[in-house]
Amino acid sequence: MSIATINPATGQLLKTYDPMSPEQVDAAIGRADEAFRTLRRTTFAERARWMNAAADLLLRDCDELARLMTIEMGKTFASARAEVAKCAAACRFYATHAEGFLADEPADAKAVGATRAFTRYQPLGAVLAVMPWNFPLWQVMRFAAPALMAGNVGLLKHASNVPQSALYLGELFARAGFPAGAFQSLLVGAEVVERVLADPRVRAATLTGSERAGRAVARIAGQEIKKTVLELGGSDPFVVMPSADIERAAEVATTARCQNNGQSCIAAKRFIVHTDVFDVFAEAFASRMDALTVGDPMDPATDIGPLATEQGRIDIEEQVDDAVRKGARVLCGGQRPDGDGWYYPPTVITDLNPTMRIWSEEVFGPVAGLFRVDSYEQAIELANGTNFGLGSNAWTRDPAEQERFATDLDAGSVFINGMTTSYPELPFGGVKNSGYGRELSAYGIREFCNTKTVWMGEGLATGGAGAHSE
Ligand SMILES: O=CCCC(=O)O
Repeated sequence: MSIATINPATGQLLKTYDPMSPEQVDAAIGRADEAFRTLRRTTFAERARWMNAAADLLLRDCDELARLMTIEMGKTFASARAEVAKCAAACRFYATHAEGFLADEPADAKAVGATRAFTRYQPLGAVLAVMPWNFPLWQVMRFAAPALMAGNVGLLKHASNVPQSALYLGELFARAGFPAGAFQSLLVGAEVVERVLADPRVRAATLTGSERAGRAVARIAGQEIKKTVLELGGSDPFVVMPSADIERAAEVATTARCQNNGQSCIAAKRFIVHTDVFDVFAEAFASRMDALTVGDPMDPATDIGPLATEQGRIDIEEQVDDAVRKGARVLCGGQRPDGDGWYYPPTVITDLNPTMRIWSEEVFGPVAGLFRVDSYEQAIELANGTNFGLGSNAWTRDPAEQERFATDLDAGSVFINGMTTSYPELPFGGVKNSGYGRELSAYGIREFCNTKTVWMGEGLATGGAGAHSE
């Protein structure tokens, strides 16, 4: 795909970019390496000041930036503004907490025959971030804020359909005061990733994206013996049990499936409902989905804008058509509208079986698969019967059942009676083919650190374990 902004609401090509030359990429890696030498010697207080300045800039640029995201990938302007605010909050979170998360951790010195022993977290260097278009700012920020606060530097290979968002991010941190080169955007195609990752000045990689892209990056990184964090797809279950507040569950189900025009890795995608409440939930859910307003993402009255790419709409259309051909029943939606733009209506589809693609594939659009089960055991079997394991959701007012779901759902997160969401305060990531490693919280900032063991014997200088600058 060429590097270009195409407005998904109209299909109109707005701007194209030439990819960077190999020499330009090499120079960018050189600048990153140089910036790392400076940044790793700065104090947490200096980095925190710059990170807070980045948050201020984001909020100052909020409307312009939100408009850019809407034009590049079709999310509603309101949700784009919320994304900017979430990014600013993440910057402030790591500005406040990085030093504590990375403080030296004293160990039992006596037990290991030392006079002093502790763990010290130190930055690794330049990290390549391969990021997707669905949250053009947030996906990048949840890597960049902890990475820079730890003293690492970043090279961003963003999705080819959000180049203007990428360019904004490539300038943000230098504008905020970080050393030039500490965070740069590489406008390149996917074929350049291998060369960047093979460069000895690049120490690790993080990728959010498809399973296919994750496998490719993990393969190269494995060859190069470089650390990776992978956050790949999801087909999150949303289980509704008889004791649940059905109205509330149906309301959250609608938001959970349709957030970001249905294009979120942690969107609820498979709605697994106990037979005792199936009909009442199905009715409440389908009527809410049907009532959503699809249209111009800049219009405040719009709930759902277009899908980000033409291919994205073709993909979900094919998944729905395949299921219908094999006997599935559409409760609402299911047909693309006429006219410009890559719109697809909120759709609920049931009577599914394992021969249908929708049964096992991730559906990256506002299409909900509805499944009927007879028991808790069946619900768990179906919920876990996927290669994915990112988020999960269960609705029940039975405390014993809540505990069981928390243990039995095979996923990186379990949300009971509330919507699966990412928070800077909580670790985020998956199991199985949804990836490995964690972003956010203390776990996220430590992923790209050398967890160094320090053992000291005789001749100990005075002073204990504590804060350090890298
Ligand atoms: O697409 C996955 C990320 C979703 C989120 O962090 O809210």
